[in-house]
Amino acid sequence: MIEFRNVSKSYWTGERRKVILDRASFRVELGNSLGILAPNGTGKTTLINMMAGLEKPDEGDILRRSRISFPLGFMGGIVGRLTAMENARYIARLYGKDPDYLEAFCRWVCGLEEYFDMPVGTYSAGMRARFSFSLLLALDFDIYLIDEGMPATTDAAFNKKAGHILRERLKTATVVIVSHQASTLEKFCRSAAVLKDGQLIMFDTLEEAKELYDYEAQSA
Ligand SMILES: Nc1ncnc2c1ncn2[C@@H]1O[C@H](COP(=O)(O)OP(=O)(O)OP(=O)(O)O)[C@@H](O)[C@H]1O
Repeated sequence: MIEFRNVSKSYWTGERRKVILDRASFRVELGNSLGILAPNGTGKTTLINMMAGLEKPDEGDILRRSRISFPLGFMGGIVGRLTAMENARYIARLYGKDPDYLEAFCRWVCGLEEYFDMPVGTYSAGMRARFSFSLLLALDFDIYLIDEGMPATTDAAFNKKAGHILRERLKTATVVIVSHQASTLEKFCRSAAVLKDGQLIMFDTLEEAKELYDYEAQSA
């Protein structure tokens, strides 16, 4: 479970205050995968980073009572001068996992072949995305956090393999996805929310959330 209690977050742009959340309260329950719809630049990444504990709220409390993933695509903690093999084994130790298992799993999922034994700092954006996704899948979480703005990979074979593993995982785990378009959420989420005027407005179905989101887009 993730609970936001009266959480406020804003940034000073130099000219005005950009409000992301304004005393917002909501919960993400285990077993209820949630899609959050918000236009570009309104705070999707900030929201997912706060759920992950990477960013602090200005005010209010964020309670985390489950194993919550880092956001998909997050590369913090991965050391560029180390190989994927070395990074995978190091991260296994941080999470109390068997390094042999983590290395073998990531090696198989990301399919980087000999590049797996080269420094991650030399990888292309797509290769880094594959490695980061494989790490996320190798670790067990109750709630997976996905930001549509993550670095994506266009490798079809990888996307098929990783997508299949993620769907299997989500039979027992929960996902939170932030996106600016409903079609991204349809595959994984039933309930949805819209980020609007500093509040997260929750709906039981994606259809209902889409209605408000589309209405707002038309009247904008
Ligand atoms: N550290 C920061 N300092 C100042 N402003 C910031 C900071 N981080 C984000 N912002 C601003 O807050 C707003 C929301 O940023 P955020 O990246 O969370 O939005 P987003 O919805 O994920 O955007 P996109 O869809 O373009 O990825 C933007 O206007 C951004 O410029």
